[in-house]
Amino acid sequence: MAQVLRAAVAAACAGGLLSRLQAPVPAVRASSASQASRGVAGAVWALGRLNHVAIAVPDLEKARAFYRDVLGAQVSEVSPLPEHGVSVVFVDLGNTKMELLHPLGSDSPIAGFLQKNKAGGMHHVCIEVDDINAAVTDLKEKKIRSLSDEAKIGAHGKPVIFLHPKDCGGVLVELEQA
Ligand SMILES: C[C@@H](C(=O)O)C(=O)SCCNC(=O)CCNC(=O)[C@H](O)C(C)(C)COP(=O)(O)OP(=O)(O)OC[C@H]1O[C@@H](n2cnc3c(N)ncnc32)[C@H](O)[C@@H]1OP(=O)(O)O
Repeated sequence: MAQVLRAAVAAACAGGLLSRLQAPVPAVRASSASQASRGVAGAVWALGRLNHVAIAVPDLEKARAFYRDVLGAQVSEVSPLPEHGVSVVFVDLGNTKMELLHPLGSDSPIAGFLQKNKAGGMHHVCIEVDDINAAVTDLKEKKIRSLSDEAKIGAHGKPVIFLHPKDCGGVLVELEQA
């Protein structure tokens, strides 16, 4: 896919088509895919789709009711995930999801965030990757800190790992095995 995009962009650039059409989206996509595929030796991986955007909320039932009753979205039941220290509700948006997060237990990783942001707010983005182990190995080499030694099973039953927000432009990034 990345090769096809790169070839299309190269052909368009050669003919001056890209600048005439002012179509930056394919160029950006090709650039991020090719960056990922240039990982260290043995660590070839690529980003996939946006899986979800997570919002930390002080009142999970109230937030769930807002998305369901006011915005008319399809929402899941509340799922407690004790191994992650959160309860979650997924809001289905068709092309992606929102994940409403509320602390669970006395040692929740989102407790500090909600103390600082009492009304709640955007907590992390989750992007799929085609090979999470290759991604983790490659990112370690690039000095991007992971927040656990290895991937854990996330809300969708697939391996996930979080990257430190200070190494990702101030955004907490979750990678999920596609
Ligand atoms: C179920 C699963 C799934 O979807 O599959 C989930 O969602 S689990 C979702 C919950 N699990 C996780 O979030 C796991 C990964 N998260 C963590 O390990 C933690 O939340 C940290 C990201 C390390 C933050 O922990 P904590 O707030 O206790 O530490 P801290 O106050 O020292 O924060 C260190 C610095 O990072 C900033 N910081 C903290 N949380 C942030 C966030 N969500 N986005 C951007 N920056 C953030 C703080 O403001 C602070 O910056 P300053 O130093 O400038 O003030």
